[in-house]
Amino acid sequence: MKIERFAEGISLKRSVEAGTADQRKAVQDIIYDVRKSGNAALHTYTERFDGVSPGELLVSEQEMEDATAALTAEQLDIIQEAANNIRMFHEKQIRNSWFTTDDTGTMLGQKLTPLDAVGVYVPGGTAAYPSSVLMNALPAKAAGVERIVMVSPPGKDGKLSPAVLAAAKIAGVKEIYKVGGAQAIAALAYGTETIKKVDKIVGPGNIYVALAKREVFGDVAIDMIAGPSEIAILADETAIAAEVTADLLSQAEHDVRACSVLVTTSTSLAEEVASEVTKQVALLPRHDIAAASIRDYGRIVVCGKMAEAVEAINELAPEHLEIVTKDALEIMAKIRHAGAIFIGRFSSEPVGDYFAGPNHVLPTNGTARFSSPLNVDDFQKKSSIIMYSETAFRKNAEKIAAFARMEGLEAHARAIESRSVNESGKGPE
Ligand SMILES: NC(=O)c1ccc[n+]([C@@H]2O[C@H](COP(=O)([O-])OP(=O)(O)OC[C@H]3O[C@@H](n4cnc5c(N)ncnc54)[C@H](O)[C@@H]3O)[C@@H](O)[C@H]2O)c1
Ligand SMILES: N[C@H](CO)Cc1c[nH]c[nH+]1
Repeated sequence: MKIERFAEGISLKRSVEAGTADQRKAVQDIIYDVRKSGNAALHTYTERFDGVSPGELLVSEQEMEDATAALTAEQLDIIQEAANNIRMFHEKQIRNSWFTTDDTGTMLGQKLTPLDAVGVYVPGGTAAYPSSVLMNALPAKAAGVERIVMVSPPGKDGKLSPAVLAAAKIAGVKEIYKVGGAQAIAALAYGTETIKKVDKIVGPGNIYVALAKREVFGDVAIDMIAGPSEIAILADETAIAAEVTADLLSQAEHDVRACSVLVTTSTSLAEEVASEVTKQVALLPRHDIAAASIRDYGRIVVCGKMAEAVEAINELAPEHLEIVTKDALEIMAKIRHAGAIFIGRFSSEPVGDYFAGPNHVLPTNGTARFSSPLNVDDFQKKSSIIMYSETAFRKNAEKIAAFARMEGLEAHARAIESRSVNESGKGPE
């Protein structure tokens, strides 16, 4: 990994652009085909990209049972314990409808309603993600969503991984289809003969999934663009190079387009991490992916002062940020843009990927500037409630009608005055 010095004007912005023109075109074509040909297109693209024919798209009850039976009791317990932590964290986020009244008897408020149908994307191209099943489905359950539809690409055996299906069972997801990529997003957005369309699509995925979500946005809601994973580590001389390196590689192994960045005030840490990366990456089973990610998107940036390091992180707006420094809490207070912030040596990023409870579906590619982690609010919508009392109405009718006339909207004014005329004789002229 190359070591750079922080300097005025250095750009730390993520260098992976939001898809190439070719990728965007490929995704548009896939979506068009699925809208036109439904299930047939899902089969064609699954054969092309996943190299397998899934047969029935819907996962059967037998497949669910076989999946649970394929895991050890210990594995099932781990998924269950993670699910408990994730459920607890998200249940704290549940909001209720609220109403307020004043002394005229007017009532105002917000009525919260869970979405009727939500599609959750669980990635599955190069790895299986039972943790993403829990992270997507449990907040939807907490919000009260009735229909949760899960999609994920089948493996080479034409099936979903047992751990993914076991996690779905633990999370209470029953409608699951073996289809992934842009074709799955199109099916969720527009429906096919087998898959009924949903109202919102959530969940992470690779660049094709992220581009497809962006493409269908407007016809359905989406949560955010949660694309290839990212980690930034803000460290000083107190950090241990081997640990920092391992954490950088934990995200690099996700995807050749994943991004790992060390921002440090310590030149010696930077040098140690640079040589440690070379050693550790060679020993990883997913060496090819991690090495390509580090080569193309890995960076080590040395800053003269902690204030510069904080500035660099805020510019990067990373999906994950680890702070491994003295006075880490004080530094955390200065961070404005990051999807999830892991504080201290024992908050290694995978603690959050699997177990702690906060959601691992997080904004990437700088979108942490304006997006939040997936949460219960993503699965509820609000209706405003307005119940004006007669007293409040009569007190304000003239002002409301006058406001309408400022906009030149006479019918609005007359709607108000149609009530006033009966009681007070102040109707339209
Ligand atoms: N941000 C988050 O919260 C988060 C969480 C977990 C995983 N991730 C990311 O999810 C991604 C998982 O990626 P993955 O590839 O393993 O699984 P995936 O399920 O996202 O993508 C696999 C699908 O991509 C499609 N595809 C592959 N090559 C294609 C091509 N040339 N043209 C069109 N479509 C193509 C195929 O349909 C395939 O089924 C990684 O980028 C990982 O970093 C992000
Ligand atoms: N790091 C991913 C979010 O970018 C989430 C994940 C799932 N499994 C392992 N990691």
